[in-house]
Amino acid sequence: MPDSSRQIRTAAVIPAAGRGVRLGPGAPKALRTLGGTPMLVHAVRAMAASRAVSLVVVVAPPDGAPEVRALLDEHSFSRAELLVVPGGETRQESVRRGLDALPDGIDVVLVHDAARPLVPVDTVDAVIAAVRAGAPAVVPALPLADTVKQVEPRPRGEAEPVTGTPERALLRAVQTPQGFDRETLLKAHDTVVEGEGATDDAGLVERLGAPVVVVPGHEEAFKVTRPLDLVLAEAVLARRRATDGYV
Ligand SMILES: Nc1ccn([C@@H]2O[C@H](COP(=O)(O)OP(=O)(O)OP(=O)(O)O)[C@@H](O)[C@H]2O)c(=O)n1
Ligand SMILES: C[C@](O)(CO)[C@H](O)COP(=O)(O)O
Repeated sequence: MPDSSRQIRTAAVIPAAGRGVRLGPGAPKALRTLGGTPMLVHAVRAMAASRAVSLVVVVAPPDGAPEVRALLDEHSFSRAELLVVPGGETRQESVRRGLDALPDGIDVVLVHDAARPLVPVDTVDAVIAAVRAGAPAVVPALPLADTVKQVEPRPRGEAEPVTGTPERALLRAVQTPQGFDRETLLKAHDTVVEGEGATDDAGLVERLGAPVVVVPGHEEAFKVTRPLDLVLAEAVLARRRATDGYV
């Protein structure tokens, strides 16, 4: 019989090993600053802000783990314990390395992009609550504002023929943190081969045939991908600092 008195423990894995090519030249994206503080520090704070998160595993650029550890040691993150491990060539590989570092006793795993530094704690908690309620995989997502076209890809600069218009009401733009029952996520990473087109962890779980559910995301959980995203992130942060006492 399962021991219902046992505490469910939640860890967050933060892949932060990407270069940030689309953001332009500079330091690895996670280490670039937002309001004077590295994006990664904001992302770790966002996870540690949830009372449910007891461990944060940061996946650093492959040759930068000691520097990232030193950087994080300069900041405080409430109660959460911190681990830093080196990442890999792809996001999937980096997440895998984070999962490998999880200790026994963790039942729920969040995977959160360092590139989404401003996700509100309510969104984090909603994802955790849905996993704890029994969903093996949970993604926060928003309806789309733009109409989406499917095209036949052509080389850059050439007009691309439209092959369809998916029904927008059925589409969602997916964010992080994505939350998982630990065993389900490990099985997905063990089973799905890199390069099979999954651009997020929930996509790996879908390939297992396991159910994935969506909960409401948040506009401020957007990903800093291109230079304009950084302008928006600075504005959101400045507003929070002025109104909420955010650091
Ligand atoms: N080898 C990689 C590639 C990406 N990531 C992480 O995955 C998250 C989402 O990726 P994305 O925004 O695409 O970041 P980059 O890969 O850095 O961006 P780009 O594709 O523009 O280089 C980021 O926090 C990034 O650091 C990672 O840990 N390891
Ligand atoms: C995981 C993700 O942020 C969900 O939207 C996204 O799929 C990452 O994609 P990227 O191409 O690595 O930015």
